[in-house]
Amino acid sequence: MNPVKALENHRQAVWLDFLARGFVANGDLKRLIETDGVKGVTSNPSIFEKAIGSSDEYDGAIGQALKKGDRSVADLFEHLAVEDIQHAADVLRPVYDKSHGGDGFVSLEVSPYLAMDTKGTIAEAERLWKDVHRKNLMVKVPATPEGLPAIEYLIGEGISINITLLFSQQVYRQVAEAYLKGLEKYVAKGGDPSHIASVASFFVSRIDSAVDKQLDEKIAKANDPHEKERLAALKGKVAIANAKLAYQDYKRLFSGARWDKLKAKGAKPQRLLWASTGTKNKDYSDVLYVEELIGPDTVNTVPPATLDAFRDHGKVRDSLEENVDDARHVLEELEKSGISLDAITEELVKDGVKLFADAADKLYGAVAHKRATSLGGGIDHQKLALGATIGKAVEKSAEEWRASAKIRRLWQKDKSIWTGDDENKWLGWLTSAASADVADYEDFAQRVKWQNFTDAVVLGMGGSSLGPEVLAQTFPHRTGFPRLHVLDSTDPAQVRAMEEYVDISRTLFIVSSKSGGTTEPNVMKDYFFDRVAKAIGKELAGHRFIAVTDPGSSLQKVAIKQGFARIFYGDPAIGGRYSVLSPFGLVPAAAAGIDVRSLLGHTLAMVRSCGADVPPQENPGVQLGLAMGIAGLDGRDKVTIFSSPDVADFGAWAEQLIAESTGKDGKGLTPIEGETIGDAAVYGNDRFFIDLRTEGEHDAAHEAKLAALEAAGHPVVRIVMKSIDHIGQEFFRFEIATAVAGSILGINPFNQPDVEAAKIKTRELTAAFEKTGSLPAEQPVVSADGVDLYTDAQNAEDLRKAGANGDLNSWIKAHLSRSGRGDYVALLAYIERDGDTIDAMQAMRLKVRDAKHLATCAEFGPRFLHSTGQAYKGGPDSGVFLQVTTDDGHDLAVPGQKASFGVIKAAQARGDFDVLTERGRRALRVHLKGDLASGLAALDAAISAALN
Ligand SMILES: O=C(CO)[C@@H](O)[C@H](O)[C@H](O)[C@H](O)COP(=O)(O)O
Ligand SMILES: O=C[C@H](O)COP(=O)(O)O
Repeated sequence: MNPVKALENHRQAVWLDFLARGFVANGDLKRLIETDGVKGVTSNPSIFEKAIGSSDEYDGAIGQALKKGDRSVADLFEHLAVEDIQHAADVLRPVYDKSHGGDGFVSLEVSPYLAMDTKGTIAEAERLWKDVHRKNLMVKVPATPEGLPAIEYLIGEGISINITLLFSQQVYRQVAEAYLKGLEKYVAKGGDPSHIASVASFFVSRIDSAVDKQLDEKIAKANDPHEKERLAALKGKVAIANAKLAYQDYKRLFSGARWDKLKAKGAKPQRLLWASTGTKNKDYSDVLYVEELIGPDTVNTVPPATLDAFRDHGKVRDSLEENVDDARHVLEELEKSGISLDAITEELVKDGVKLFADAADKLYGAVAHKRATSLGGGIDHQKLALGATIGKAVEKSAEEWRASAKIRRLWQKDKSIWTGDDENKWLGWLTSAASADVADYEDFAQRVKWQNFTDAVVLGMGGSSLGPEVLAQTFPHRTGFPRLHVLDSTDPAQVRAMEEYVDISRTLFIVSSKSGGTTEPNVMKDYFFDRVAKAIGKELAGHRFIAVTDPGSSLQKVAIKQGFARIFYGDPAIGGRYSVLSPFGLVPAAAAGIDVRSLLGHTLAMVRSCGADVPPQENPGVQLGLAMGIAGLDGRDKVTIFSSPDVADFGAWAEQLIAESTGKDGKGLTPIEGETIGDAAVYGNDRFFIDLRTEGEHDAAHEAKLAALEAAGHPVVRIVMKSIDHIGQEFFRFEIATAVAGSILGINPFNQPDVEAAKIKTRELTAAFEKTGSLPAEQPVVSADGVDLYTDAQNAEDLRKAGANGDLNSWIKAHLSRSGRGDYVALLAYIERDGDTIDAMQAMRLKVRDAKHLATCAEFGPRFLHSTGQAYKGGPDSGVFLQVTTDDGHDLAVPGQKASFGVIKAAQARGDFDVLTERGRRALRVHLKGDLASGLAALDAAISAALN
């Protein structure tokens, strides 16, 4: 007789420790049921990893599933697993029916990530039970301390449970107790226990592997030949002895008055199931863990190779209750040898959880890869060319992130990923896209449309303006909707230019401020409210304003008082620079008629790609973040962003995110935005390049230059977006990347201490103005033709030593001569930002870059104060700052206060400069008197002269 089939005569059920789609589909499982009398199937994360991860058997099913709509990697896996389990359960159903529910089960394990989480295990087990929807399912729950209460609870709910990762007799007794208690609860509720089944999966071969290892070490150390022999005699014996004694416990636990009561109600005993029964040591028989554990009312789940071996040469006898005293003796002898089985089994549980988690990581990684392949252009493409050193370090770090579950912990808001400060309170952006109220945005968009506005102007700074600016500049104007603009300046000329550009009586103003207390949006609002009131009447003016702010802010109060048309509330768990996928970005988007549903739909594909269930190796956001962080630590801390014409403004948003998040505590990454691409020779070894473009914008000349940078050994990341409609994917990718880079750098990526410092200084200066009618006097270090130069005593002394004397050229030359390898030169101009001034600044920065091979920044104040300003003051001390201020020929009054726009801007520039110099930064201020264009030309000439 077939030895496998013969086990039936000994009342042992053979289950198969294997599952794969094709194996069930092509009838192999059915054949084993018929020929070998196989009565069940077990699965675990390793089994699914082999089935799904290491074959293309599931690719079609993945494609089919995704055709119905994208889903997360965990969902996708679960969908496949549930289908497989259902198919196997259906094939085994006749066995289940014939044995009246005694056999014919298929097991599906809860995620190993939940092994230490009772609530999570319960929720997942209940979900799987419902989704698989088969009576002959067993949900597998590990015998960890957190698993035990879940087991009791789930049994009490009438769910059949297979308890896995069980190694010790003591834990086995607890497992049986949990089962009994669960049954008692179920019966007490009036449930019929006859349909509940359970097995306790007692692991065998792994015990021998662990014990034998320790025995070998002791044998090697022992001098006495008898001792060597005694120890050697224990090898390959302990696992079986342990299992045999557990069986004795089983007999005791499932007999007697307590059990009889349950039995009378129809309860079935929880059978012991021998798991891990494939032989690991080639010196042992390949059927050892089957032959020695045959006994009534037990199960042995065997891998296919062991099944084949046993069919071929297995010997069947009632072995389980043979020599039980010898088994006790084996364990006593082991104890005497100083090897603790308790310690080993405890370790094996931890190890088992880890091994299954490792397998799940591998499996999820494979599913993530298949999902990405199947979605194709649905997810923007990212290619990292990092060079050998950084590339290897990123690989190593990714593995460390995987092994310590950091991406899952990040999504679980575990602040220990960063500095352990208050990072957990700032992670609302992870879920803001998924939880957006799309219908409300659509309704709002319709209302805006009906009002026939010509323009919509966002009044806000930094996190409240840069996202909307990207949307305004990336998406074309939608017919029927207002044109979207952003005003983020206190420069009088710039404010006036916006006023002149729009039709005040047909413009919607979106006042955006998370805190509600930021100076700029408040004075801009006061200014335009006054103008609108003058144009259409005070009572109606509020109808042209909406506010986006966090609940309870001062802006909320003002908006209510002034009768704003609507207030949208932000999430206080999202910092400004991470807020674009929340009302701060989505309200302006909706107002401009951008399809918010589609924007978020595309975004969510990237959210899923960067999910907690996507291991670092396959997770695009984590990959980018690790690369940025590691390159930064390696001295390549100038993150240089090239954005193609269609997404040209993206860099301005990304630079705030990167600079403000990472630049602090003397550490961080300095984003370099807006530099046109140059030849490899103009760059130092402090660069890290990110190139972003849409698929349709292939530019051969640009690509050739990028390739040259890569060939010269610079790390280059290329991101190709399917189209501008995918911009939300990039917002989210960069957010995750920045959070990850922050972890690598060891900073809190969600605060901005030095921005606050400059804001305080500015407030002090404007308060002084309100009191006295003038800003505190200041003395230039030099007044030359058309310019005044200012700096603090230390900088002045250093600059004089470096050759600065009575004219502009000498000061500029001295100042630039203080910059060296690894430094960056930043032009910080508090002037109107328009095409001409941008060009003038660009010309100057590129001269510096090309001559000195240094990274350069060209920023406009006060805009950059809410962006890169944080890194300039708080980041690495590698900046050389040239502040540019100017006389505001035509100042503009702010209604209701003494300080005009020009005064506020001057106070902001001084506040900024004071903090820079207080921090010991290399800073010089050039104040241009008279005509701005001539002043900029003079500065340009001075820079050229200095560089020659
Ligand atoms: O727990 C059950 C069955 O309930 C099994 O599927 C169990 O996971 C497997 O037997 C083991 O993981 C296999 O272990 P090993 O052969 O890799 O040591
Ligand atoms: O990036 C943030 C800016 O400092 C603006 O802050 P706010 O939105 O609170 O006005």
